[in-house]
Amino acid sequence: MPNLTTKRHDNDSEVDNHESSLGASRDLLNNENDLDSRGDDWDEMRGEAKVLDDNTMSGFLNESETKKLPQAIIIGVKKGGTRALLEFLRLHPDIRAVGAEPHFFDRNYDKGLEWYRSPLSILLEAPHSGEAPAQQDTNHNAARCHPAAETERQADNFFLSAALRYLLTTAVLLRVLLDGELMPKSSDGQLTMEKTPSYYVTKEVPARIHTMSKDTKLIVVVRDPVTRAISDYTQTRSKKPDIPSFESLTFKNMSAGLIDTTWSAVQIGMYAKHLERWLQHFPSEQLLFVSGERLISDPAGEMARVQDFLGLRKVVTEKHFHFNPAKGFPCLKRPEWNSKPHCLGKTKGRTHPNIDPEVVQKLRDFYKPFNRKFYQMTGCLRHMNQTFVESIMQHNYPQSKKQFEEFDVVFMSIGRSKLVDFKSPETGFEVGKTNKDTHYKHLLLGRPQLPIYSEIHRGDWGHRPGSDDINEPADETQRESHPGQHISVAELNAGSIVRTHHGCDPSACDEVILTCQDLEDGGEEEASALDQFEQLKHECNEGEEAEEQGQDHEGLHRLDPV
Ligand SMILES: Nc1ncnc2c1ncn2[C@@H]1O[C@H](COP(=O)(O)OS(=O)(=O)O)[C@@H](OP(=O)(O)O)[C@H]1O
Repeated sequence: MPNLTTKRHDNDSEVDNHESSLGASRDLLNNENDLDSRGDDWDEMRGEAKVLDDNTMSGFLNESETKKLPQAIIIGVKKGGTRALLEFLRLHPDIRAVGAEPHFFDRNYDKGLEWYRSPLSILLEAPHSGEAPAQQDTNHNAARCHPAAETERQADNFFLSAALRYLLTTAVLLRVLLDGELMPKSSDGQLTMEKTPSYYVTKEVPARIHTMSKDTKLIVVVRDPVTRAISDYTQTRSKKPDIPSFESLTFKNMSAGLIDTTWSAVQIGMYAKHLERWLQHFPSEQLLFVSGERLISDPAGEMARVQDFLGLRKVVTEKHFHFNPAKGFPCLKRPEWNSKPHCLGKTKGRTHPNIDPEVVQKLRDFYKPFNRKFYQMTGCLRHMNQTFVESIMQHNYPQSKKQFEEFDVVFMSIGRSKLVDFKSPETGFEVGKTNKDTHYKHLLLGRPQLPIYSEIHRGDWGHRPGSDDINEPADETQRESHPGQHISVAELNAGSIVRTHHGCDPSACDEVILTCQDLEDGGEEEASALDQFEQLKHECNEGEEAEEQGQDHEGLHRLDPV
């Protein structure tokens, strides 16, 4: 049920976390704004109305619901498209999401989980005892609660005390509402969610979320890191027009071409580095990577993946999206309301400045190994050349070394094949053959330094553990109990990472990340998920001037080296 507020909530990551992001950060240019996080509503294009926020107010309307800690969190990345994703998700009846960015795990952790779940309950309980509420040992809460308790103890006049308490309660209630620090109420079948993009790069956060619940589902919206960095910079510049140029901030030493990896705009895009920390605490299955590009080009497709990951019915579909050419982005429809589409506000989809192409190229080169590592870790092949992907899907493999060299990633599917014709890493490329054509399905090998992705089917031929003969088939029992055995074969031979959707013996393949779908089971979906990075439509939308709407932000932090 829509509420009747015109509340502005979160200014999505307009402010970086300059304390906790990857250790203490140093401000480059006096980032005075750490107030954070009020942000976009879905503005109607002509700005005459706001989309109303069901989630926050409904927390006060339905007594049968309870406040829960989030079971799923959008943890990043800043400027990836996190607001769009959250707003898309909020269309789902089984999702209750905090509109604002709570920044609990990076900035407010010392306030305790109960504050995170329900700051209001703490407030209402505290004054009676005159003690600080459980886990409320911070200055922040002391400032909120102790004066009230003090006042109550000292007041002779009951009414004065009650009035003060009422006023304080109301003030904090308002504050909580405005800050958006309130977990929405949800019923049993509903998922509680929040998004705070700085979590992804804040080193303490994975362990903290794990402590809250090891089952938390984590969603990361990733975007081409160069575009992301420019977006980050654009946001900062919209508030501080006098900041140095993107080009000069990018380099530690411009003439030497040395990229400054302590600049947060650069560092956040080193996705693999940050991911390593998350994988120390969570299995990869609990992380979903959403493509920021596809969230724009195919929001319904990306939402299908997200709903699937969250175990939700596919409620949010094509009919909820309408591409707005003026905005350059998909906007949101509520078909059941027959409403006009609503778009994100003006802080989303700013016009990016033109950046020296040489600098852009240097950054692209800089990110290449990080991207590659990231793809290896996630098993997501979005940067693959689409033609190549299609050719794989049709089993028309590249036939020459030259063709292979054009690709960053080689897909290898062992299927019923064996790796019998692998040549030495130096000789490079061979389209695999097998000594038993009947078993040959498809096999590609690439340069050993390339990540090689593989679909490996339990029950196929593979390496018998302990044997050097890769042609020796594993027997049924071994196949079942050692599903990772094929992986070690591939690694042995190609020195590469492979992936599988099946289980995996961690001792045999500790580098293997199990995330993606089976090509054969979900061929089409997988193929469409393998898009090359797309140029964002809005970047071509030259006519639009970025407008600053008085929102806080920064983005010029220097972060500790990773
Ligand atoms: N539907 C829709 N409408 C508007 N904008 C969209 C949409 N989908 C994705 N995006 C992209 O989201 C980018 C902002 O990312 P975030 O929401 O993660 O930013 S923030 O970190 O919360 O500040 C924002 O980046 P910029 O274009 O650089 O402003 C958009 O490109």
